[in-house]
Amino acid sequence: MKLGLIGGGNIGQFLLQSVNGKQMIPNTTISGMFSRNQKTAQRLADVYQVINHESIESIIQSDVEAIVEAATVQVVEQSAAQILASGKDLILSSVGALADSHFYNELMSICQANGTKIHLPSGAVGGLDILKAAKSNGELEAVSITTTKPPHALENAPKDVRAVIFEGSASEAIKLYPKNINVSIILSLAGLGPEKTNVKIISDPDVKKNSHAIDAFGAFGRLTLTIENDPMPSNPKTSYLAALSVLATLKNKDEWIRVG
Ligand SMILES: NC(=O)C1=CN([C@@H]2O[C@H](COP(=O)(O)OP(=O)(O)OC[C@H]3O[C@@H](n4cnc5c(N)ncnc54)[C@H](O)[C@@H]3O)[C@@H](O)[C@H]2O)C=CC1
Ligand SMILES: O=C([O-])CC(=O)C(=O)O
Repeated sequence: MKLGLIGGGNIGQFLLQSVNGKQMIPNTTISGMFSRNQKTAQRLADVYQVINHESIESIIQSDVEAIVEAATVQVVEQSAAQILASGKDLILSSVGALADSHFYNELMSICQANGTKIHLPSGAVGGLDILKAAKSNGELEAVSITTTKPPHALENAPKDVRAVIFEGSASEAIKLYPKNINVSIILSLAGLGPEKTNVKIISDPDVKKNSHAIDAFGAFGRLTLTIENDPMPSNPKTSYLAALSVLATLKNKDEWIRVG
């Protein structure tokens, strides 16, 4: 399968290295890419033998079957509809774009009309299987996430003191921190939705890892899950697990036997 890639940052470079460099997915290559910084994109395209496109429209017109987004929430807002309408599936890293229910429903209608699919990797968290099962008959009651990161991995965080920099709904959190709290939206989509998922973001100068503590309860019982993620060396905002989860989604995209 030929894939297109949008974004040549952390996750994008990890995918180029894994899929093209190490050939980790049989019969699959990233054959075209587009990124905002054309100089970096051309360098990556040369290293990994990928066509460097000068626009998203140009990738859409190419022969790739699916497009992996590893850019920004804004890129998803601007281009997802066009990609899906062109008959290509979409794998999203910036899942925060789907917090807006109107946009979510619009994309779903486009998928239905064109036979296309959106794949949402679990990103830097887990437990989505539990939330989905717990809400399957409407008996999931509450979901919350507390994210703790070092100040340099957050926007506008105090440098020297531990501080709660946000407390509120996932829907508000992603508007204020679109590069930091996509995890709250994937949890929302698996569970109770962005308005009813509670988020706390803590900036802590004494931590080195990005941790996410998830708490949920309902008729099933109680879920408490804490993950301590190693950050990506080139972008501390992003956890390594987020990149791994996109790779796993690509590996499992058309699996015959599905786990979870
Ligand atoms: N779902 C999850 O759990 C997680 C999601 N993310 C999200 O995944 C996305 C990618 O993350 P990283 O690779 O770490 O980010 P990054 O900042 O390292 O790379 C982003 C890339 O997108 C490119 N870009 C920016 N604007 C663009 C535009 N308008 N058109 C084309 N390319 C553009 C940049 O030049 C850069 O190459 C981000 O939105 C991030 O917030 C990150 C971590 C966890
Ligand atoms: O990578 C992480 O730990 C979480 C993150 O940045 C996001 O959800 O946007």
